Amino acid sequence: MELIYPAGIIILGCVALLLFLQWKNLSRPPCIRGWIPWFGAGFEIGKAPLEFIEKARIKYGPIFTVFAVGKRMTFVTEEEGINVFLKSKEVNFKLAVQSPIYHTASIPNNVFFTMHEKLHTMMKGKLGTSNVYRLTGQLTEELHEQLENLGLHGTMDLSNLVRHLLYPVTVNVLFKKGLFPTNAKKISEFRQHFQVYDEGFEHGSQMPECLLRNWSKSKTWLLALLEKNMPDIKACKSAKDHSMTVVQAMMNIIEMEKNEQNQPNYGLLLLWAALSNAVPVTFWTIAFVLSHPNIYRTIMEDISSVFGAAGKDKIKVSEDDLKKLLLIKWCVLESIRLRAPGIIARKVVKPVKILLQDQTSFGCVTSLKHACAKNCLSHQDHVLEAPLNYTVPSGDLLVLSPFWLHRNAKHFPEPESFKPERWEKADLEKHAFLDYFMAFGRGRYQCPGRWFALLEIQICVILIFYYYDCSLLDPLPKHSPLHLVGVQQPEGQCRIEFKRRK
Ligand code: HEM
Repeated sequence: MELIYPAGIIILGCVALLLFLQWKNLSRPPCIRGWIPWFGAGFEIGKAPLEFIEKARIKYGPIFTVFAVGKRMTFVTEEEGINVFLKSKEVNFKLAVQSPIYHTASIPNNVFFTMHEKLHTMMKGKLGTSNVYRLTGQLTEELHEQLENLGLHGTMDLSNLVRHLLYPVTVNVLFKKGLFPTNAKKISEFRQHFQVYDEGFEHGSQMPECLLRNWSKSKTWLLALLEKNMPDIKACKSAKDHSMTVVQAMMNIIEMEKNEQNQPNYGLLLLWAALSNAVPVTFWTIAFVLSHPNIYRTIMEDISSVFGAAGKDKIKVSEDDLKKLLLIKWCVLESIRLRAPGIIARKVVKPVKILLQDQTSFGCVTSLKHACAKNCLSHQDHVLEAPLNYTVPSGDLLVLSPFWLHRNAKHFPEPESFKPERWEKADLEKHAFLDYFMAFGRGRYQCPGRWFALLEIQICVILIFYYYDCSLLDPLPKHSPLHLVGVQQPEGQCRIEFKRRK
């Protein structure tokens, strides 16, 4: 009898503990964890990450957790979760990006945390809407220089054509005029190393460098190049008004904080941020326009009405001209919408509750309907039977996919179609995008380079179409399914033929 009594208490205690753990787990979003310890769903997600996310949403509902390579990522896909992502004080941008930044640019955590606010504020100011248009003249000049090298007639892979133009233009405008090499061998070396670094960035942000030999070599090469050129970058201020480029201002701040040894690392980070998205977006804009002959025709009419007969003169593009060429801006934004980054992330620092109201629908809004657990055959929505009240634990990464959000027909009707006219509803005069457009992130830490990117891409597209009669020699490629970080890359090549207009 004396033995049975304490044993009963222990059993009751265990049951209570089990019930508590089960209750705790019930309030957590469903979790996909695979069967390999630590690696979790790493293999499944690695094969085609974008598709994996959408299939999981259809199967598990609007909030779900994926456990992979030792990390828990909780995806939010509907308003309630998105609001928490954008507004909650319990989710943190810096804690989410600090580890990828350490892996890709070797910036120590303490340096990153001291420098981040100051550098972000400086960039927001220098590249914000009231200052960025000062760069219009220089961007046009630099693009002219690169276009002159193209000759009268040619055929090229469109991605390579865009790289040929934007690598030197971006480096010379953001870092220092004349910094980009002009010698063919050095250009080819730079392009090769930057491409390896860019293509491996996603893996590099998560895996130990020793497992990525080629990527590590290219990273070291780029860091050495930036280190060698640092005195030159810092010395040269604009002869005209002693103004500093963004990178010069950045290096000044880093020096004031006595972190000079990390200047090349920040140079590398900015180089990647400035090129990795702008190059594919320019590719997609040109490719989408050329595969929509009506849009191409209207754009050419607009260009002629602003600058006169296309191809005749060396033109200067002004802020006023850009306002008149609204369709080109819409095409750039529509291309960004369709090829938006796979994910953006925040770290949960205190558990956050997400309440999904009943009757919230989640459905097969995409071409992945075959993945639906309820075997639905149409694009009808499913309806949740009861309200869902989830708690996302601290330590999780809260993840939002701009790519899939932009494919939700509730927010973007006919989401898969290239429809630049949908941007008519955006108040671009007031620098506002469409609701639920998240390609640049949103909130306090959205992309500080977004106005520069839009300006550079618009001018690039205007000048290419003004000087050259263009056509695609290959069908519009699909986007690669492999990218979660940054905008989507084309799969395979797509050649363009260009003839100088007379
Ligand atoms: C179409 C082109 C671009 C796209 C789609 C894009 C997108 C993004 C996104 C999604 C983020 C993260 C925002 C978040 O998590 O909320 C970001 C951050 C950032 N972007 Fe961009 N970006 C583009 C071009 C540029 C350019 C041209 C520059 C530089 C001139 C730039 C500099 C940065 C920097 C420095 C950050 C990090 C901000 C921070 O740490 O506070 N981006 N960008």
